[in-house]
Amino acid sequence: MAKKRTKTKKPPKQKIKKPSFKLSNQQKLVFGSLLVICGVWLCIAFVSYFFTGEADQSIINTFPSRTSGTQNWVSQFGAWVSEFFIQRGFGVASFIYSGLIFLSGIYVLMNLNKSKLRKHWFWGILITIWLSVLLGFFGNKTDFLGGTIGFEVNSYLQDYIGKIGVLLLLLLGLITYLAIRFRVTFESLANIFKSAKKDIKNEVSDLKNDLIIPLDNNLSEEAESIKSAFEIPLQNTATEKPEKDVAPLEVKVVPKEEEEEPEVEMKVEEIAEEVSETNNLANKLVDDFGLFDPTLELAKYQFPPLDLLKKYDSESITINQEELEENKNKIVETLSNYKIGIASIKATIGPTVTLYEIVPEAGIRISKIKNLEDDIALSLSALGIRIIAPIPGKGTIGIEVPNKNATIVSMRSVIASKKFQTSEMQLPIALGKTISNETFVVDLAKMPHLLMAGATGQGKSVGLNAVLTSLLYKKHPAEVKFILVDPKKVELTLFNKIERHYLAKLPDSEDAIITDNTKVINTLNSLCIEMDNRYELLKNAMCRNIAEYNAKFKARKLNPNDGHQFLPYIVLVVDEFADLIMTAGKEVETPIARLAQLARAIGIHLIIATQRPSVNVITGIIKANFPARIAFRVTSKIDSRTILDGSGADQLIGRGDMLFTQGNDVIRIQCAFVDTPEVEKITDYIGSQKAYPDAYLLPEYVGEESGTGIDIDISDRDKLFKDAAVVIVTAQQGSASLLQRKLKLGYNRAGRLIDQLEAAGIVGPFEGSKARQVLITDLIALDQHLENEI
Ligand SMILES: Nc1ncnc2c1ncn2[C@@H]1O[C@H](COP(=O)(O)OP(=O)(O)OP(=O)(O)O)[C@@H](O)[C@H]1O
Repeated sequence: MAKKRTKTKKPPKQKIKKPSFKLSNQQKLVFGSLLVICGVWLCIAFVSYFFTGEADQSIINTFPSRTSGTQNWVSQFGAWVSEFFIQRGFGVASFIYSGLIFLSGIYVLMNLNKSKLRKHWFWGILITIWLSVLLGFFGNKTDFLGGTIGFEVNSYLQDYIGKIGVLLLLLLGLITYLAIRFRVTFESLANIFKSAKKDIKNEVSDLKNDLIIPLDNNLSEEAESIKSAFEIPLQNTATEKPEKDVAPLEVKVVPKEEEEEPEVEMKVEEIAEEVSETNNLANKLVDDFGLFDPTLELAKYQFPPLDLLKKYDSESITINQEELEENKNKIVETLSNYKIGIASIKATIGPTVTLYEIVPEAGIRISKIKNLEDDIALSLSALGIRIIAPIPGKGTIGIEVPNKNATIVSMRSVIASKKFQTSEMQLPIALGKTISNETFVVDLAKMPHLLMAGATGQGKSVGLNAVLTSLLYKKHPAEVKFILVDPKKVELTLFNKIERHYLAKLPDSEDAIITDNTKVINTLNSLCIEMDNRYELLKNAMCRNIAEYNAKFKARKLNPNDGHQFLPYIVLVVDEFADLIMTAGKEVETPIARLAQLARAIGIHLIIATQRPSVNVITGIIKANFPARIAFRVTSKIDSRTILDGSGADQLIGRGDMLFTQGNDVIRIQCAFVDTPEVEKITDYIGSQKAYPDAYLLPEYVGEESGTGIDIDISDRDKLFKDAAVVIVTAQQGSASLLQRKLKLGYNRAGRLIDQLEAAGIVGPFEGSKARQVLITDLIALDQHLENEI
C-alpha cells in the first residue's frame, strides 16, 4: 500500500510589526508644550520649596485635602512634589530633573535628534546622583542639600570607606565623567596646563616687549635722524625710566623663550589635532544629528507586506513512497545491466526532483559511470534526469530524477524564510529552493553580475521577476535603483509604477523602462559615466568599495559640499540580450564589458537574460565577466555548454527548474514562482506610496549620433561613408537598416552614416516611418557629386 506522508509545514512566521510611536506635528506641539510647562512648573515648585518648605512640612501629609493651605507657590501638589524630590530625594540636585523635562519639551517641539536627548537624560541622572552624594557629604539628615538619598548613601559609604574614601570616590566619579563625556585625556589636561603656562609666559614677555620696543625704536630712529631721536623720548617721557630699568631683563628673557620655542613636539601635536578635528567634527555631527539616514526622504515608506504574495496549494512536498521505490529499483536494475554494483543508495526529495545518491561498490571506477551517463538516462527513460558523477566533495554519484508531481516553490515561502529575512547581504536574492528543499539566497553584490539563459517558456521572466521582487522586499528605494531594458515591451512594464521609487533613467527620457534598442546604448554609456564618477568619489573619499563609502558617508565623514552623496546600488536588467546584440553589436558589447569588468566595486550590477545562448550573443568577453550564471532549460547541449561550460541545462525539466553556478559548483534549484498579478500587487502597493519627485537620474550622455547637425565636416565622415553612399544609391533606398545589413554595422553607426549622407545631400530628410528619399540617381552622378564637394 502506498504510504503517503505529508510534511507538516509550519506557517511562515509573520514579522511582528513594532508599534510606531511617531507623533504627528500637532501631537508634537501639544506634548512638547506639556513637557516645557511641566519643567517650568517643577522649577517654580523647587525654588518655592526653599522659602516655603519648612512651613509646608506639617501639612504635607494631609495631602490631598483642598483646605490644607500650603504655602508653596504652586500649591499642594507643588509642595508635595518638591518634598518628594528635594527632601526625600536628591536635594538641590533635583533641579536637574526640571531642566531635563524642560529640555525634553524643547526637543519634541523642535523635532531634534532623540539620541542626543537620551544622552542628556543618561548623564543628567548620573550627575544628579553624584551631586546629591557630594552635597550630602556636607549636609545632615534633615538638610535638603543632598536630600535623603545623598545623605544616606554618604553615611553608608562612610561606614565602610570613611570620609576620605568618599571624597576620593567622588573625585573618581568626576574624572570618569570628564573622561567619558568630554573625552578628556591625561595628555589633553597636560596640554591645557602647558598652554596656560605658555599663555602666562607670553603675556609676561609681551608686557616686557611693550616696554622694550620703544627703546629699540629709539635706538634705530636715533641712528636715522637726530630729530626723531628727540621726538620719541619726548613722547615717551613717562616710560623712559622703566625702559632703562627693563632693558637688561630683555637679555635674560629672550634666550629662555628661544630655548622653548623650537620644540619639535609642538608641530607633531598640531598635526594630530588637525586630524582629530575632522573626526571630532564627524563625531559631533553624529552626536547632534545621529548617523545619516538615506531613507529619511521617504521615512514613511512601507515595505510590501507578505500578504501580497500568493500561497499555492501544491506547495508542500508530498513523498510518494511507491514512486521512490520504483525509481530506486529502476536505478539499481539499470546500473546492474552495466555491471555496476551499488553499496548503498539514499534519496533526497526536492520540490521538483529527487536526488538519489549512490555509493558504488568498491572497485568500480567513477569514470565508468560517467561514460555511461547517457545510457543510464535513457534506461531510466524519464525527462530531466541528470547524473552527477561524482557529487563534488562527496565521492558519491548523484542521479536526479524528476518527481511525478512537482511542487511549486512560491515566492512567498522563500521571502518569508528566515534565511532571507535575516540575511545581512548587500543585495540578497531569494532564487528558490535547492534539491534538499533549502531556501537558496545569494548576494547579487558578490556575484557580481548575472547571466541568465534559457529557451522560451522555461521560466526566465519569472526568474527575473523573482530577482526584482526579492530586492523590493529587502531594499529601501534609497538603497537600490533598477535600470530595466525590455525589448519585448511586456515583461517588465509593470515596474513602470515604481519609476519614482526604484527606477533610474536618462535625464531626457520619458519612460524609465527602456524598450528601444538605440536608447540602451545611451543608457549604457551614461552608466559608464556614472561608474567613472563614482570611482572618482571613492578615490576622493579613500574608500575601496561602495559599502565602505556609504558607511563613511553615513558616519558624516564625507562632506556633501564636496560632491559626496549616498550612493544607491544600481541593478541593470536586460531582457532579451540577444535581440540587443544583434541590432547594436559592438556598441552594446563594449560598454557592457566595461561595466562588467569595472563596476563591481561601485555598486553597479548587471543581470542579462537571453533566449539564445549562442556564442555570438554570449561572446567570450561577456562570458569572462559574468561568472554567475543561471541556466533554465535549453534545447541543446551546445547551448548548455555556452552558458554553463558544461552540459546539464539541456536535461532540465523546465518550469523554473534551473542550474546556478558562481564559477565552481553547479547547483540545481527550483526557481521561486511569482506570477504577474503578484508583481502587479507589489508594484501597486509601492507605487501608491509617496515617491521621490523623479526617477534616479543618470548622468547625461551626449551620444555621438545626437550630433546630427546637417553641417557635418567632410573630414569627420565615417570611413565607410563612400561605401554607404554606393549602397544607398544602388538600392535607391535611404534606410539605416539597409546599411546595417549590407555593411554589417550596428544601428548607431548606420544611423550616423545616414545623417552624413543627408548632410552631403545624397539622401533627403527623415520622413517618419518611410525610407528617406535618395537624391542621387546613379553611381556616376554620385561620383560627380562627391568630386564637386571637394
Ligand atoms: N518557477 C516556476 N515555477 C512554476 N512554474 C513556472 C516557473 N517559472 C515559469 N513557470 C511556468 O512557465 C511559464 C513560462 O515562464 P516564463 O514566462 O518565465 O518563460 P520565459 O522563459 O520568460 O519565456 P519567454 O522567453 O518566451 O518570455 C509560466 O507562465 C509558468 O507557468
